[in-house]
Amino acid sequence: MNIPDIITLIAIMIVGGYLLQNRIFCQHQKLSDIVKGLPYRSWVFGNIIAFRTELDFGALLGWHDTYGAAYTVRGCLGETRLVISDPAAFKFFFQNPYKFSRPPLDTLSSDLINGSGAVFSEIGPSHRRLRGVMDLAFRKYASSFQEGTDAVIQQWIDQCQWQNGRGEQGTINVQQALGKFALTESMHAVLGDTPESDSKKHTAQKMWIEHSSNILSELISKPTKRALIIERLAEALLPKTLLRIMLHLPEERLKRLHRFSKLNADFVNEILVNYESNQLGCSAEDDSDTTTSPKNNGSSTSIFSAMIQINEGLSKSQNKLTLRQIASQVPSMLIAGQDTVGNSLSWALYELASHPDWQERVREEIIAHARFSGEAECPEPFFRNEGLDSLPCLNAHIKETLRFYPGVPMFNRITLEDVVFPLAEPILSADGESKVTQILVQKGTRVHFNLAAYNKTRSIWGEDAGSFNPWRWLPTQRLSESEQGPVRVSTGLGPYANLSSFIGGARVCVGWRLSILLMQTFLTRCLAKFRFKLVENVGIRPIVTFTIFPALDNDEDSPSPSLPLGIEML
Ligand code: HEM
Repeated sequence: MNIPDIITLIAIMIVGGYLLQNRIFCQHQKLSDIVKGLPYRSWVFGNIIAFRTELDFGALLGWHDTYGAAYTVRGCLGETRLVISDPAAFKFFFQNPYKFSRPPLDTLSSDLINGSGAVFSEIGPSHRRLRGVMDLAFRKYASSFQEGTDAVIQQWIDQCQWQNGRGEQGTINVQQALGKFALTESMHAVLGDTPESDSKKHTAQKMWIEHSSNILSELISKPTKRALIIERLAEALLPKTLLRIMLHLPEERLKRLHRFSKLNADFVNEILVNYESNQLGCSAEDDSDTTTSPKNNGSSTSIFSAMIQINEGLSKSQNKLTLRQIASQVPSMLIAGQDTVGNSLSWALYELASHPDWQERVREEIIAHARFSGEAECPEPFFRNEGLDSLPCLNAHIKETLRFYPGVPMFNRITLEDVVFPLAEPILSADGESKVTQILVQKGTRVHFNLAAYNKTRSIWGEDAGSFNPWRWLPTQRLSESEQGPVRVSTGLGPYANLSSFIGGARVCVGWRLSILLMQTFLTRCLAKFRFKLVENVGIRPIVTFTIFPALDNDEDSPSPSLPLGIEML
């Protein structure tokens, strides 16, 4: 018997046990009686193939238009899941985050990707304790990302010169450079340096960087059909200790997960070794390593060193984190910031290229407000970080990008107890007979929070919520009727611009301010140097994985992140 057969046999035996326990129908009957669901053909796979492995951005928004802000989808073997994008339900989740947990296998995979003890997997008091230190550290740390931006600009200038010998214009695939930029700059913020500054002491870090790009999309998003069934059965039947064993099944995806987990552990160990050697004063040959140098104890040269300082200042010893707990947050912060920021910047440039007049308007605003340094013939625009917030068009563009292409379009939870979601906008019941104003969801139900659809709620963003229109953020600056955006009704959701893109409450994205600063810095400097254009006959479409990345329209089978744009030097 070969390995796939053994797996299938085990699966069949588990199905038998599962059916015997009669847990398939009883748990979720009520939910699908109340809330309308997507039609499905197969009881075995329900809607899960369309929903999990072939998820299409258009469909994700289209289902919301058809079924409203709450509907059900079928998982494997009759499982019923709730998909929700209602503002009141979101608020309920933000206010009660610990009534939910990540699905067990997601948590275990996340432990492998982010390292165990990472903030993603913690709940309740240990999560609160971690976040207390992390949030303060992010607030305390302020950096400029100008150097990193200029490195990308120089790279693009060089590429243009290489393409036509004059360096005035060219076609550049911006996607790759932006992902790398987001990682390098997050690393700079989190650790205070980049590995180039000391090659010997950053071997594990370099290996980690090489394998981390797009890791979440690759590992989480496209399971095989067999894996989907096994996951479903295992989650329904096995305790967490046994689930851990499942992660050792001989599957390529899982093998990659373990390889990455090993890289993570090496990376965290290296951070600790470097820190301790600095503490012992063994840093004679590596003065450049400012990450956690005792010399810098007074000021926070990185989020990591800020976390250490804040932790040391905590009065009660039981609230303190260990050094390993702090170091263990580093990989997760870098993973969380990499594709989200990189893709958001890609979409920001794509939409600027798609709207040339608007692009000129944003550029004029930047030039008008920038201070200039450098050579008289070739001045460099620069802004202090505070100045970046006073550029209405630039910030409208960033908000609209994050609204339209939220870095995490949907996230999943399982209810840890029965919960009742209130609805701001009543939905029609499954039988079409009545209005539903709240939904009872039983313990153990999987809920998909559809951020992409919330961000397109018409009652908040108006009838044109489905179009990219940055003018909606500038009600007092409209130029003409045709550019008018709807007036937004604030429901106060999320930390930034009433968007759900960074979620909200206790689990709000810890890096949201950093992300905005990164985007503001990159776009101001880049737009002062380049004009971006769409490339003729090259179509771009959004691909939904755990994030949304741009891919070539004709890249059908296994689309990979790609965004070629025309670049003209100014
Ligand atoms: C445009 C950029 C970004 C977007 C749209 C974004 C979005 C999100 C979202 C939606 C979550 C919640 C996920 C969930 O609970 O399932 C989250 C969590 C998180 N994000 Fe971000 N993020 C961005 C950038 C960053 C950056 C730059 C960092 C760090 C440098 C970061 C660090 C984190 C961490 C550590 C969490 C987990 C928080 C917790 O569970 O308490 N993110 N982010």
